Amino acid sequence: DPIAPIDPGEAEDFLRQCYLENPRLGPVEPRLAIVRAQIAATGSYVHTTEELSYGAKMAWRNSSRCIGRLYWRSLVVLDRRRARTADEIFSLLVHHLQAAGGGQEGGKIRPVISIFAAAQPGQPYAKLWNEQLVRYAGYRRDGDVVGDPRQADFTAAMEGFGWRGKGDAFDILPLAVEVPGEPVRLYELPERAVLEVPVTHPEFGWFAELGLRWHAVPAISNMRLTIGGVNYPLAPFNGWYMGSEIGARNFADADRYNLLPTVAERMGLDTSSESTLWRDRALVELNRAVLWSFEKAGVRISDHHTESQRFMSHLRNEEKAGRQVPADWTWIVPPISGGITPVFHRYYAEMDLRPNFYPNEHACP
Ligand code: HEM
Ligand SMILES: N=C(Nc1cccc(CNC[C@@H]2CCCN2)c1)c1cccs1
Repeated sequence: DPIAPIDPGEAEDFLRQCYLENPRLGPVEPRLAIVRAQIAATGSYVHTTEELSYGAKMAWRNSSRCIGRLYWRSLVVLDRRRARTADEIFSLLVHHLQAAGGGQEGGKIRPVISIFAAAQPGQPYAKLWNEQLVRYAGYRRDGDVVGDPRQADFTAAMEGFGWRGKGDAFDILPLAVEVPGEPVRLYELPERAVLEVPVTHPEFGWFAELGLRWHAVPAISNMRLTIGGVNYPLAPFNGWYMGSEIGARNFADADRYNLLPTVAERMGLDTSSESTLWRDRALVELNRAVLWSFEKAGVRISDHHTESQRFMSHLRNEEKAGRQVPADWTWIVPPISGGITPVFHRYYAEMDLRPNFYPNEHACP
């Protein structure tokens, strides 16, 4: 857990590997001596800018559930370890979304991580209660939910703090920033920082009447980055979406926007029997709509075939580099058309390598 003292063995393993992969950093021994002394004196140590940057890239490379790892070297690392106040943290999160290409003129999305202060052993640390920087509210209204059911509890908590949304299906939730010794602060994201795409269909004119939209930048804010025994509990990271995440999960899951029956109905499909495969036909059209709409809006997105092929290239690259790729088949295989992607037809080494990302211990209320 992030408030345990640093494990010197974990620090040494990381530093040896980091300096081995980056000869330009010079010999590791002198650095190891300094770090051992720092840990002995203070119970922790401070990463150099290069160690922080490369450690974050290694954490992405070690993320066994991630299909998008081919470009792990291109991660843009924003060192935000000096930020202390809730206002500073909020404005840097807004800057993150703009740097990621999520601003209004955006669309060219790039992978960015913002790394805030490390957790000091035994000390409380700043945290964000949101699971992603951009999420839609879920309003419980006598039995039903308007918006994202997955956010219903969080939305109720925000309303408990006095937040009021418009009550629509795509209201963007506030950021809830908690710094030690202070009550949680809620912040509305400025529109300039949140790029959204209206979802329509290349052939079905009626699709626009569903009033669907989705935000451009997926930015995970509830995972802890650990590098060489040092924990960074606030280290939001973004990439671009793989279309199936929106089309086959966020819009399709029965406990999310649950749109398959609606789309099938509007398509005039026979929903009286499973064997008409009406779910599958509606699912494909929903996913075509997402990909087509993002591409039409000039917002970077990738389909599950392309991402699968890229992951196969990543496997080849890592093989050449003499490294095994940790991978979790149940997350790597896309939620639509698994068997017609190459990632389906093989086994993977399941390993828990460090540096890495882990779910934050603090379960947000
Ligand atoms: C650049 C484009 C990227 C794409 C297309 C991509 C794609 C994905 C997808 C589809 C998932 C599964 C998500 C789900 O099913 O809910 C995933 C998981 C994950 N990705 Fe990536 N990713 C990208 C970049 C990144 C970056 C930049 C990082 C971190 C620096 C990252 C770290 C992770 C982690 C830690 C998980 C597992 C999350 C969990 O266990 O809950 N990915 N990725
Ligand atoms: N494309 C992305 N998708 C992604 C990556 C990691 C985690 C998540 C969210 N996973 C949790 C959801 C909610 C239930 C099942 N999946 C999405 C990225 C997000 C951040 C960088 S890439």
